[in-house]
Amino acid sequence: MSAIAAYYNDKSILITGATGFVGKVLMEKLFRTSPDLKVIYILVRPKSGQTLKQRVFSILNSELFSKVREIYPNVGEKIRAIYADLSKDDFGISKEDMEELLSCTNIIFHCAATVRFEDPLKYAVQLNVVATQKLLLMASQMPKLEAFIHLSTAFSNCNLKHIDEVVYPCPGEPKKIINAMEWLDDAIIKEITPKLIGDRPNTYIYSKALGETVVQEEGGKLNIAIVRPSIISSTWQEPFPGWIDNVNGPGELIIATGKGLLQLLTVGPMTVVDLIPVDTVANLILAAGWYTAVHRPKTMLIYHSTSGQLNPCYCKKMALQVMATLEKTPFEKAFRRPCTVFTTNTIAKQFWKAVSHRIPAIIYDFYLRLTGRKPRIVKLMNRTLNAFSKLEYFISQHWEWSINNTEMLMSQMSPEDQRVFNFDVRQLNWLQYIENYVLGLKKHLLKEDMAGIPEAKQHLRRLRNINYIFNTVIFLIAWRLLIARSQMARNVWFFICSLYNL
Ligand SMILES: CCCCCCCCCCCCCCCCCCCCCCCC(=O)SCCNC(=O)CCNC(=O)[C@H](O)C(C)(C)COP(=O)(O)OP(=O)(O)OC[C@H]1O[C@@H](n2cnc3c(N)ncnc32)[C@H](O)[C@@H]1OP(=O)(O)O
Ligand SMILES: NC(=O)C1=CN([C@@H]2O[C@H](COP(=O)(O)OP(=O)(O)OC[C@H]3O[C@@H](n4cnc5c(N)ncnc54)[C@H](OP(=O)(O)O)[C@@H]3O)[C@@H](O)[C@H]2O)C=CC1
Repeated sequence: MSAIAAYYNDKSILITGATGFVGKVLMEKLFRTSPDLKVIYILVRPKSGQTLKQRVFSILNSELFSKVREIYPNVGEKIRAIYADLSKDDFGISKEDMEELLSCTNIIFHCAATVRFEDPLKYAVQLNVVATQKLLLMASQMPKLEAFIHLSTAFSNCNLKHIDEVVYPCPGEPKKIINAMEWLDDAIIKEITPKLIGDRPNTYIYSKALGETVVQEEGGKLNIAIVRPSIISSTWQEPFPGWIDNVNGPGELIIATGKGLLQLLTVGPMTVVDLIPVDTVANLILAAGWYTAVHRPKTMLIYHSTSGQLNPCYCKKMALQVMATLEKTPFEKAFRRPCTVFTTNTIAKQFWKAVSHRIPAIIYDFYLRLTGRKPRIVKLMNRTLNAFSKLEYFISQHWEWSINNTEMLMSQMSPEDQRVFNFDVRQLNWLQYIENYVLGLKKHLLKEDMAGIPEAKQHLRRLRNINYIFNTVIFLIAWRLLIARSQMARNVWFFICSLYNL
């Protein structure tokens, strides 16, 4: 049997961010591989009108948990959802719940965070730094705690080109920053944010870097490890290929491409996009939890969960595979036919943004207005281009992450553990993976039925014909204007006509 799976049996595990992308996959894997675990405590807040119970119910009844439900129909009995809002003092956890957590927890997986790039700094610090600090304090009062695994991001030090498995100094001491966020006025914080974050691209990355410093400085005698994933994407293998339920990261760009909103990719041919499948991240987190608890390394280890060093995914190759998959299985109700221009030239980029993005959106909204419908494409286009400009940073540069600890961890695992908790990305076939990723976005996120593919293809054919007609009309108008104004154009026209005896 797998030693890692056996380790988690009979354990009480606390997960923050269990309702998020990574948290759900982590929980699913734990239930599938260690069905005899004692309990999983999850810190949840009510959201979108759903109570805690309803949120847990919808997760357990989702497709992601279909395998778990088969082997373990009463899985709900092993989840203890505890009300907690990590942005509040004491997280708002009741006294009884806190006592139970403190006395029973064996392992903590801290996945919760705000992952929006440009949240106000005060909120990003509150959630990604202060909440981490409070959780560490809670952890220090847990007599049975064996390991604390903190989820950070491989980009927390993206101001460097080569990133080692260490916590780097961050501009601003966390304590001072936390203090300043408490008493400074929101308007002043907004003004000084660019100065504070320095050469990090946004408040998210900066707050995650500060969070790491807090973990290092305030972890005390706890057994801690930090896992730093790069760009987390859909599942590779488990529980099935292509599962994804959010638009973060590349998902949004792929959807925008499939819907014909985005027709531009500003990358060089050899740019590497450091994707890492979410099930691989979950496996590494669980393996790190086991190693930290059982082997108790003397220093806090940092594990990079990245792909670029071992099996790089080239952006252009990926984009072509996205297009090939969209050709076979198009998304429904596209605004335009999917197509992409690759350019790294700034002027060309602006030109294509105007000509093949903004102008068609304005024309389409005009048409919607004329036909008595609500215009919406310009708004959608602006949102897409805005998101694209924020994500572009992460595909326009190259980073190298050391993976010594990750490789060491793999070498410490038995062949059975390496199979069950596989995070060896060398085995990953990117073309197959990207195809599943696109299909997963269509199925699980857009909720589009495969039966709708013929209609979607028909729709794209109509768009192609409209495009031909539109281009022909524009060409004829331009040509007519040219002939009216230029003798040379008239001569060329007569010459062509004489060739064809017109
Ligand atoms: C042949 C060629 C083929 C071409 C094919 C091309 C295919 C594409 C291939 C692409 C390959 C390259 C992919 C590379 C992608 C790089 C990804 C980089 C990811 C970096 C990872 C860094 C490490 C991390 O830890 S990140 C953690 C993950 N976090 C995120 O990804 C967050 C990203 N999103 C945001 O921060 C924000 O949403 C932002 C900045 C994009 C926009 O913020 P803003 O405040 O302006 O708007 P919002 O209030 O957030 O939203 C307004 C509106 O939009 C809805 N919405 C929110 N988020 C998204 C989203 N991600 N996508 C779509 N829509 C979104 C939101 O609900 C709001 O809707 P309303 O209706 O207005 O309420
Ligand atoms: N996605 C990615 O590409 C990457 C993510 N990471 C890191 O991985 C971790 C998980 O990210 P991911 O799963 O993608 O993020 P999600 O946004 O999907 O999940 C975030 C989780 O945090 C919870 N949370 C946020 N605010 C609060 C709050 N105030 N109180 C209680 N819970 C809260 C959310 O709960 P709720 O459902 O209630 O909102 C949700 O469960 C993060 O630490 C992130 O920094 C690192 C690298 C890349």
